[in-house]
Amino acid sequence: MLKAENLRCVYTSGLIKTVKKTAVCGVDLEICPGETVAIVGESGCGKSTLAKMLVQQLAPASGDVFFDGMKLTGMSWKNLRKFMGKIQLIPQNPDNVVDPKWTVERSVSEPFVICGGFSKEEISANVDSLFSEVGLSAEHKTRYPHELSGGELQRMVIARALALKPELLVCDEATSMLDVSVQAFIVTMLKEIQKKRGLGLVFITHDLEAAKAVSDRVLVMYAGEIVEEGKDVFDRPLHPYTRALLDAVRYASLEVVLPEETGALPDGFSGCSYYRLCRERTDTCKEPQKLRDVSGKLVRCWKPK
Ligand SMILES: Nc1ncnc2c1ncn2[C@@H]1O[C@H](COP(=O)(O)OP(=O)(O)OP(=O)(O)O)[C@@H](O)[C@H]1O
Repeated sequence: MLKAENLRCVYTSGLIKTVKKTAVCGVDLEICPGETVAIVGESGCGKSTLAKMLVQQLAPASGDVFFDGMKLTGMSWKNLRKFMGKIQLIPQNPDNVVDPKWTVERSVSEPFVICGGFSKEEISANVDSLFSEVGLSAEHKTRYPHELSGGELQRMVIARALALKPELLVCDEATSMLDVSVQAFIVTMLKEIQKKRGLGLVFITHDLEAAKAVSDRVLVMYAGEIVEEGKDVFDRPLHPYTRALLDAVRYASLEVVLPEETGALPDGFSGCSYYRLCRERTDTCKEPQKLRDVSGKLVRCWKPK
């Protein structure tokens, strides 16, 4: 359904002295209909940047995104609009997608209005149906975003995202701002909606337990690259970074290793992105590492354990 090839994003910041930051580097990805793919990795590794490129909110520096075989990257806005209802982003912060001056009903109606071709009665019936799907009641309709709880607000965002019958939802830390019980409720609700509608789901999270519980496949990102990908990544981690990430959660043991302690990387270093922090590094790790198939999993390490 959704396919990304060799995606790369480079941010440029600074006015006088510009600084370039490669946030995502050479990511290949494929999501099948009805599949849930979790993307995990530490803060700043490029998960949100990847999500934005998948939903066409951000143009990649290079690489392409395809939906049902159609290349979305480089497509004119007029043509792209036809696909935009099919891929929806649920962001971490609902405030980024809701207008504080609009009632909940108006916000959820908006996609139908923009899309056009719906009568007032049809929009009203569709909104009612979406409200019941996400567990909001009629009393929420006339409220404003600030009159909703965090969980209700996120349900409103999900209702809006479901309006135009998407085939893929990209959830970028969609529950991380909520308390634990509400997180569980929203995740369960998303899984039920996914099952009912046959949606593909990209689930970006810091919560490894949630990733394991909901996903069919997990992608581990580090420094803009996918370093490991597979079905049983958490039970049988092969990449040193995946093991460090799991240990950090299990034993709260993420060691703080200062870059100066590990030695600076030589200019133009093109070896393993985890080289500086990896306790198992050897000289071979200074060479570029490709994703390799190791007993059904993909690992970006020449000596996976
Ligand atoms: N607009 C921007 N301009 C410059 N650099 C950016 C910009 N947006 C993100 N970055 C940088 O790109 C890198 C990846 O950021 P991104 O938000 O994708 O990470 P993330 O894995 O989603 O992090 P988190 O889990 O904390 O949300 C970070 O180093 C970040 O500082």
